[in-house]
Amino acid sequence: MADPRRSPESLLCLWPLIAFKPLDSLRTGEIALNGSQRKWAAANLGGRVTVSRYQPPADTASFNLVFLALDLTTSLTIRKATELKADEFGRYLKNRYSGQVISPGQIVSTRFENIKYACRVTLSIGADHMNPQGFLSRDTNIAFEAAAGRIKIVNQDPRPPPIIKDTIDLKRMGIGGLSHHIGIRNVRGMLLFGPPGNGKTMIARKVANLLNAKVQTVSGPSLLDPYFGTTERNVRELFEPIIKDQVKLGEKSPLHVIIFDEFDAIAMMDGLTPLDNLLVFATTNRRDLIDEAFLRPGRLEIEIEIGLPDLAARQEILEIHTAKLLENHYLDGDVSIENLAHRTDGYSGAMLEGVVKSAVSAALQRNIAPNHLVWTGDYNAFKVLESDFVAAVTEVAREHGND
Ligand SMILES: Nc1ncnc2c1ncn2[C@@H]1O[C@H](COP(=O)(O)OP(=O)(O)OP(=O)(O)O)[C@@H](O)[C@H]1O
Repeated sequence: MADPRRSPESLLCLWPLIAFKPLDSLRTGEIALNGSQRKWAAANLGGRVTVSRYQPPADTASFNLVFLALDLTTSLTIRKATELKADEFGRYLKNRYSGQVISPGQIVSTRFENIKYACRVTLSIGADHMNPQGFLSRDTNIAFEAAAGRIKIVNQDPRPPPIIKDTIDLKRMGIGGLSHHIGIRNVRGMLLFGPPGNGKTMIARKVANLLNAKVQTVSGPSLLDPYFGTTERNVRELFEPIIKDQVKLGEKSPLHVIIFDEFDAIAMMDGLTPLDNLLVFATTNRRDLIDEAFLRPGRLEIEIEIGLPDLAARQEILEIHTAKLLENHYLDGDVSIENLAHRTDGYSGAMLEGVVKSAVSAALQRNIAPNHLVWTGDYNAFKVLESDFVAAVTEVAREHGND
């Protein structure tokens, strides 16, 4: 089939796995895929694909997902805010899709109470497998997020995934299998590394939010202080409330997350206290500067590389950052996100966001009278043009010194 999907959020290389059933209207050798499936599989209508049968692990129980986070969007025709009962929708999804393999980054299109939802898998945690792909099961804890403002999610289970509540269990975070190999039970820390602007911090924040954790984001260099002793004090102060919670509340302590940005700046520092109620994310562009001592069990035992987005990931990132423009009909009909994704080879996620911002700013400039800071345009006619995007692509490259 097409290339394995790899997006910053899917974290691992995964083949698109799709469930099929026989259909009378199809001839031998034909398969039918809906729009989301074609996108996921990078396949075209009428195109040729190679399929092979997927064999799940024999121990199916260990292949069940314990947690699944879905980002929801609805079709753009819905004008009013829609209330979605998370408990009922969760039950419906389990009834319909139990036993199907779900993968990170996958989009499942489904209709519920007459509304078509696109459910994008942002986080999936398997029971006992290295791979975050797994079966949706009756016991999978599903959390919903709504990217578009028109879906109001109610009856959402406010509890964090049970997995994390009683200490952080590596296995249950979808990074299973490792416990046997390196003899650890709990994940205390993860190192996210890769070139700047590809979402390392964003992923850490998102995971922390999904876990209902108390989050502190600290930049490594800000902890360093030229005066002797103060760095240690800064670190102590960071850990103090977490230690207090652990001592006072034990297993009932809320989960704390510390995100250390630019961790390489403090990679020589000691004092990363492993605590049962703490998950540490460390991000760095310089993996080579991280002392191996930090990568021992109990510290940053999981390493994940977040690289530059490929074509499909660039398209997805551009779609995310232009979603509001599209929703408000501010994108000119000629704008092709696909074309932009092709033009932006080598751009980071942050650069792609910059392209969208720069294109909007150029379109706004057109509507402001020269020498007057006065809006002269018509909001209803306001459009960001393909030419704005094309100019923005060059401008962002110039800003980053790689034109
Ligand atoms: N995969 C992505 N999807 C959507 N937006 C993205 C993605 N990657 C980056 N961005 C955008 O770029 C911004 C910057 O990303 P972020 O700061 O998380 O990157 P980083 O890898 O931590 O970079 P740095 O190493 O410079 O700190 C994000 O807030 C987001 O708006």
